[in-house]
Amino acid sequence: MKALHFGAGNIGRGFIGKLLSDAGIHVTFADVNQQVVDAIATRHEYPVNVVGEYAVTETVKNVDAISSLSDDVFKQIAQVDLITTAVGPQILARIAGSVAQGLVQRCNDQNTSPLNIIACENMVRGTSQFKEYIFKALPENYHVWVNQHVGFVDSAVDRIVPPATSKTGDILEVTVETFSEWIVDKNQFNGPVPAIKGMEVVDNLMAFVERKLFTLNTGHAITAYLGFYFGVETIRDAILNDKIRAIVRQAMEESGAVLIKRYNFDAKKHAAYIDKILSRFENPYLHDDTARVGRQPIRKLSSGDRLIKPLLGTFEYHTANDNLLIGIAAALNYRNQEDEQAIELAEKITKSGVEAALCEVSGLEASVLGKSNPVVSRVAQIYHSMQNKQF
Ligand SMILES: NC(=O)C1=CN([C@@H]2O[C@H](COP(=O)(O)OP(=O)(O)OC[C@H]3O[C@@H](n4cnc5c(N)ncnc54)[C@H](O)[C@@H]3O)[C@@H](O)[C@H]2O)C=CC1
Ligand SMILES: O=P(O)(O)OC[C@H]1O[C@](O)(CO)[C@@H](O)[C@@H]1O
Repeated sequence: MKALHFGAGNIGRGFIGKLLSDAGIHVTFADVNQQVVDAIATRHEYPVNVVGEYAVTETVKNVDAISSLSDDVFKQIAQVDLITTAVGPQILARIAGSVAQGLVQRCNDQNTSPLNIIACENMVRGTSQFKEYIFKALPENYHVWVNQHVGFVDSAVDRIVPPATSKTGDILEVTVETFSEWIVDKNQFNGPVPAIKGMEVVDNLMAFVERKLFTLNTGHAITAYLGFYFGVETIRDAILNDKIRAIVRQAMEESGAVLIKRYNFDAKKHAAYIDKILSRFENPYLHDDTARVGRQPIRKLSSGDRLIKPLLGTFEYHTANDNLLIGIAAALNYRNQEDEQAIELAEKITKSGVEAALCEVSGLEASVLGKSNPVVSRVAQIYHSMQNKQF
């Protein structure tokens, strides 16, 4: 079996590419980073340090790489059995045109063997979104053929892989935690579901996507933003701060109360899931900057993402949300001159005020029944106390 994987970054090399290669699938990476492409194409292998409960360095072998900007991509798409991505949500639209062109070539070559495409991004139904971008770029006379021969499979990906500096200066070396979870939607495959060790197949994907995004990512983001407020550089140091930890735990519990009601999760198992996540944030072998985890705060404050979506759930089920509101205020208080969205958010707040900025980025209503939205006012109050260093 052959796979083409877009994005030879941390998750690409450290998780999805490794897992596919370990399963005996020949993986070709496609990336814009020519240095990384050249290194993989020359060596055909790279080291992965797995650190946590145990530590071991494994070598991923028999891999190849091409530039995602070259025509080689179309040839690959015409031939492979699986296409995966880990490029970041904002890049999917950019690579959709190449994928569409590759599918045109596959159809013209009359390759009718099943192909499946799986976007492995921190998104709710990221592959379905990717499919929309691809279909926009695909000539209409190919739509039926692609729908018939290509599966667009949504997934949830969970493994913490921060950028790590290699002691030997190896640009391909990657350091990952021992935990990993890749869950895919059984009902969306074209042809038989490939048996890949480490790829879990479920028929209720949304429950798993929301469980991961609105627990791990919710807690992670709040840890990052409170870490910034308290002047702490790493996720580990932030989660070891008692005040931050208590807020993060309770925010995950508030989000969890919604998930338990929505998906009928077992409350005890969900509490254990939260405990496990807190211990993963503490991993002493990973150096994970709060700036990486808090990156792009406007995306993270959008209506379907890890902070606002759980809050909307607490409205739906009339459950507590005090700590989620602290997390949202901390996101608004986040400042980073190297993060374009952090700069843009701060500018919005300066220009229109924090309430208006929050409503604009999150879609929350500014007023309810003719009065200021109390939730927005409460977030603004916490935000101002943070700005005055009095939180
Ligand atoms: N790092 C992590 O712990 C986790 C990340 N994710 C998600 O995985 C995705 C990737 O994240 P990371 O691996 O951390 O990012 P990364 O920045 O390490 O890797 C992204 C890769 O995509 C490449 N890329 C950018 N534009 C491209 C293009 N047009 N064509 C081909 N390649 C292109 C970059 O050169 C880079 O190698 C994101 O959606 C992230 O939310 C999900 C779970 C864990
Ligand atoms: O990659 P994003 O969506 O910016 O968010 C960072 C998040 O992704 C992860 O890297 C992996 O889930 C988490 O560590 C973190 O919560």
